[in-house]
Amino acid sequence: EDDNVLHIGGIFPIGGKGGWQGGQACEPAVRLALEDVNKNSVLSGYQLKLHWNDSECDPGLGASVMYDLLYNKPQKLMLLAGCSTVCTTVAEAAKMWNLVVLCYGASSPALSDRNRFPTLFRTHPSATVHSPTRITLMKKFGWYRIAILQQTEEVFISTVEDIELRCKQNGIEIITRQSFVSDPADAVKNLRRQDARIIVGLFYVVAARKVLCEMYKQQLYGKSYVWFFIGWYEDNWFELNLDKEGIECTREQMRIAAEGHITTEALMWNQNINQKTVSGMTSEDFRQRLENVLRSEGYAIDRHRYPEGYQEAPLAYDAVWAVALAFNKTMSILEKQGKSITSFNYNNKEIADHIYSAINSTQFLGISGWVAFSSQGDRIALTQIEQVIDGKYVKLGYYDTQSDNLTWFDKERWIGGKIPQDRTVIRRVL
Ligand SMILES: CC1(C)CO[C@@H](CC(=O)O)CN1
Repeated sequence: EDDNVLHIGGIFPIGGKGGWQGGQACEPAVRLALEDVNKNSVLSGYQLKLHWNDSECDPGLGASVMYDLLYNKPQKLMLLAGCSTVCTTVAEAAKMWNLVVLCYGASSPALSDRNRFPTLFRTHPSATVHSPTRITLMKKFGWYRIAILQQTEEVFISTVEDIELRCKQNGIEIITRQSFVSDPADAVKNLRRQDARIIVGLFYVVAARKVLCEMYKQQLYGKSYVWFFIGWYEDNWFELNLDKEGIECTREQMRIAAEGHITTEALMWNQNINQKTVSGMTSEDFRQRLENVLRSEGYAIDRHRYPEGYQEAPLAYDAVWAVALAFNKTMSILEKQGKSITSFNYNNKEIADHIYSAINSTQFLGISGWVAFSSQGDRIALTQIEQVIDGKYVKLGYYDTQSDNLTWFDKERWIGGKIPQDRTVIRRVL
């Protein structure tokens, strides 16, 4: 067995239909990172080698890929994984092999649980990273009476629980919480009945198109309403697939309903595009290299045919750097004790603990921005706020949860020319 190689396992969602096939761009990004880490000999004399397979974002298949990786030589030192469902399964089992699991594509808030997932870290922020941003905006514009409309999916259910907790802490009243499985008509009707004006919407993009058309039909849009949508849908999502998905509104009606809505999303690409990161590349350098690799694999990038996971590719690239920097730290600590990381085995909790604490304290400037982990292994990330103005997304600002700092560009526009109110205001005629 070649003894100057450190082996890691990888589980990527490539094929299949359900969930997120983000491995399509994230596996190539990991390949670039391995190239860079080994070229820069970050592991001083050792090479990092990846053994991986496709989970199709299916937890069962992900589990069998994990067992194949663990029951076949060479022994792996940690696991990379994507998709919330696969990370849940892999991270819950991995502790039995004393393996750290680093998830580059898992947004579920349920994963922030050190009891269930004692060795899990993620470079992908939890969906709860939007919550403090939404609360900050509500307080900025004086909205203390809000409503929630959500799809009944696990990730949105746990996100709503986080929003409820933070609203309570900030004196913001949630007047109603409506949910739907696939048809939002009744839920939207209930919003109107409760005179909801400020609404946080949590659903996947297909459901979002149904909600938007329902908003148009029931006239829950325009100058008296503010909708918060999730910001990681594709840019012109509200004009796409209308026939294919049986949306009964025209593009023009969808555009009218969408005008003015606000989105929040976690930043996954370092915004300072001239800033050199730990690899020596800027995020634009990385974009060029990744797009070249994707072109060579047949994606028509120049015709905007991107693979899934393109947005999250920096998270996968940075995950490999986090592993390499943590292994480097672990190796120097072990050497001082006359030990070697290569003597790690699945029963060796001592070395596993060294790897865990090394990752836990790893911080660096990556392609996705500053990489650091919370005590629950969550990615600490900035969020970006946008608003649809004249049918196009305009950047309104950024929010840093850690420092509670809102960078605001004063670009927001209100259809009625003034900030919408969170309730009907009865003017007392004296
Ligand atoms: C922003 C998004 C699309 C959220 O889901 C992640 C996948 C998952 O959580 O399973 C990938 N990134």
